[in-house]
Amino acid sequence: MNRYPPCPIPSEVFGLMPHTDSDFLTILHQDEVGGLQLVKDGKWFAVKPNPEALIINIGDLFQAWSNDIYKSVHHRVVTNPRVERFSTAYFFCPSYDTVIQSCYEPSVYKKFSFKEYRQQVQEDVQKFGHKIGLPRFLV
Ligand SMILES: O=C(O)CCC(=O)C(=O)O
Ligand SMILES: [Fe+2]
Repeated sequence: MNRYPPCPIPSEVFGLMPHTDSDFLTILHQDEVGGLQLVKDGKWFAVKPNPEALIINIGDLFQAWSNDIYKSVHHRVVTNPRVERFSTAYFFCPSYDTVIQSCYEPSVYKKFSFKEYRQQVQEDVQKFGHKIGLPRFLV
């Protein structure tokens, strides 16, 4: 569960920085406050909050597995100046030794295990301060 406390300077502070999820699929529930945004055609759009609905996000592994047919969506959370917000995310991941490989040719990405992917993400975050993600595994 994610808790986003009210923030007096919402234009300067993100609840969650722009990112893609390093999993296969994410099932997300947000409360009625709102704040989740995603990129479409290079622009940020707010996802209308609906506590009755679940949001399904495609993750990096789904993108690699589908050979870029499906895209891992860039998303972020903006803060609210007055109201606290909660969301719940379930990250659907394979086991660490699962090899991610597309059945399409030519393949956009080298095959990699989920463990290798997570280790690379962690290493890049430590080295560069941010995730590089799938571009690391381009053929
Ligand atoms: O709080 C949200 O709506 C998004 C959470 C999220 O993107 C994440 O936990 O990866
Ligand atoms: Fe996320």
